[in-house]
Amino acid sequence: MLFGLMTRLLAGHKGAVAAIVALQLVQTAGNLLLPTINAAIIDDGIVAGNTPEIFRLGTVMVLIAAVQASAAIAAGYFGAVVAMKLGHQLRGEVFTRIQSLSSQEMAAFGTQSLVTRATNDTQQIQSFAVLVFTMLVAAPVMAAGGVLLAWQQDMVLSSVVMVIMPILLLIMYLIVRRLVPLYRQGQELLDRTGELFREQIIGANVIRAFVRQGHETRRFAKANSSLTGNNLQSSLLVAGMLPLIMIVVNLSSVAVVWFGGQRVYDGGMKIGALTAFIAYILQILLAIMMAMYVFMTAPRAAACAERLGAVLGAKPSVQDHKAPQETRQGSSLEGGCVTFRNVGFSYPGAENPVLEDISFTARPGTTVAIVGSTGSGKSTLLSLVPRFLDATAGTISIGGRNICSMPLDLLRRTMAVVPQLSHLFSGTIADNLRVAAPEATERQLWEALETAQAAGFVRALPRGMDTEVGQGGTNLSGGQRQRLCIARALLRRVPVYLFDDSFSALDFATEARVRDALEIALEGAVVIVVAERISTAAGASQILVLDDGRLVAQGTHLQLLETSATYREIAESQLALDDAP
Ligand SMILES: Nc1ncnc2c1ncn2[C@@H]1O[C@H](COP(=O)(O)OP(=O)(O)OP(=O)(O)O)[C@@H](O)[C@H]1O
Repeated sequence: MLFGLMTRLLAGHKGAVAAIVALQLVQTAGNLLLPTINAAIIDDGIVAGNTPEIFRLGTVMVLIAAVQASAAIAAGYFGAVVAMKLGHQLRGEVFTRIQSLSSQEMAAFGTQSLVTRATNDTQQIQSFAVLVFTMLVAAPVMAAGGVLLAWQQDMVLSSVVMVIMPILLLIMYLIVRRLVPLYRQGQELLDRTGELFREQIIGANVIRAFVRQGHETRRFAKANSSLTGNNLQSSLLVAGMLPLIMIVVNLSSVAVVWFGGQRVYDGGMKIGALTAFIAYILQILLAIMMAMYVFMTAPRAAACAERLGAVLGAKPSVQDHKAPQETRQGSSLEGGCVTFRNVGFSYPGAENPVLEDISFTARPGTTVAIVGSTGSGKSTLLSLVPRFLDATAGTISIGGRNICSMPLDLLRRTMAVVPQLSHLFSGTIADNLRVAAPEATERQLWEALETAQAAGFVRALPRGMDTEVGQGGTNLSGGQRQRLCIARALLRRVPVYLFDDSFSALDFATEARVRDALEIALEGAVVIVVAERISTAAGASQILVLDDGRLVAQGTHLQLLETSATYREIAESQLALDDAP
């Protein structure tokens, strides 16, 4: 997975990668040449008493060192640039994929896991790329070149290399094998800890209200300890590796000096060759350590690549039927009806459908209200219209056209949605309103606010429309947030408006004023409203009564009071509540 991901991401940077490889080869060749020249200075210059040769070879060494240093700096620079671009591209791809997922797939991954994958996991891949560019070509070339040149200096002494290489490779294999599952588990534990943080920050007041701080602290401590334990295990493995390698390196240096000294003493080897040999042994060991470092980091990057692969490979359940030439023709559906024909919906893996056999037509210039008990499927029904979810049975059409055959852009441009949870973004009130219509003038913004009965409180704010809204709109009341969301939707002049229980935080008088204003503002459009209160639904041209996912009755308020026991029950329970002292 990691290899596949890296090769795919690097496909667009072939030139830069080739330059990095070439520069690393130059750098490594310089490293390998220097000990041989150094040996020649000792044997042919110092031992032979030839001063001009010392100057000549010394100059060559300085030149090689300068080229080698320049190549190393350039390779490091290009490596960092390509790795950063790779991280940038990967984050962009993950972001785009997450945008295309429906709420079902997002729920399956979990919000926090998606955040960790898009940030921490991509960062791990980016860091791994830096390492690869710095070491992956240099290490094998240095090791292979070192072995060859050491062999060339003294064949007998090279047997030391043959003994230490397999030992080092075995140590590397044993450590990496243990690290892979530890790193994978580590990323999952990081998700879990992040999720707990998120829950406890968002639900801080609930935790305080129910005096659950002790319980939550223990819950967090448990997750924190698991993460620490996991990180400690992997860190200990990595930390333990270095002394192990140093033992092998020091023992092999001692063996080389011991046996090499004997060979120099016996006249089988020159003193310069022995110094070169020691330098090559150290280079071989350095190369192996570099490779080990890459292989130790690889398991974590592999675990991250697997997690990113799962996101990038996730098939959005809502597929877009792209037809670019159509995407700007949102108004072509103006005046069309929204029609449900035998529509059903089931969540994947659920035993029973949430909606079954729903048929109705919402005509332009009319309001359709959907009522029903909690969990009867009202929000699910509404989310089928903009295709936040796709119906699993039947068809939905707008203006006679099946919504599944329309490009999503075109479909969603035909409607404005006020969601059940009033979501606002960080930025000013004006910024939030312009989410719906970026080109809207100040006058249009105030008109929308007036209709949503929000102009009064916005005007009363010290900075008016330029007031900063905290993320999620936390510095506003529930009713204020809800009215801003209504105003936002009104800024779009579209044929279809969907309100998902969008008046629940308003008092009766404000709701009545909003409804009256909407009636004028949305004249001629199809309006579908999920209503918890009978008062919200009573004025609608058509009321749909849902019970356990089935459409059990439809008609006007007066008709339903006569014909539908379910509707009467809901109406009577609310009237009883309203009359209660
Ligand atoms: N992601 C999901 N996976 C599985 N089941 C779900 C999911 N979301 C909702 N449901 C189920 O679908 C049913 C209908 O939910 P829905 O939110 O449409 O009801 P509702 O009538 O709008 O309720 P309310 O009035 O409380 O908002 C519920 O029984 C709920 O448990």
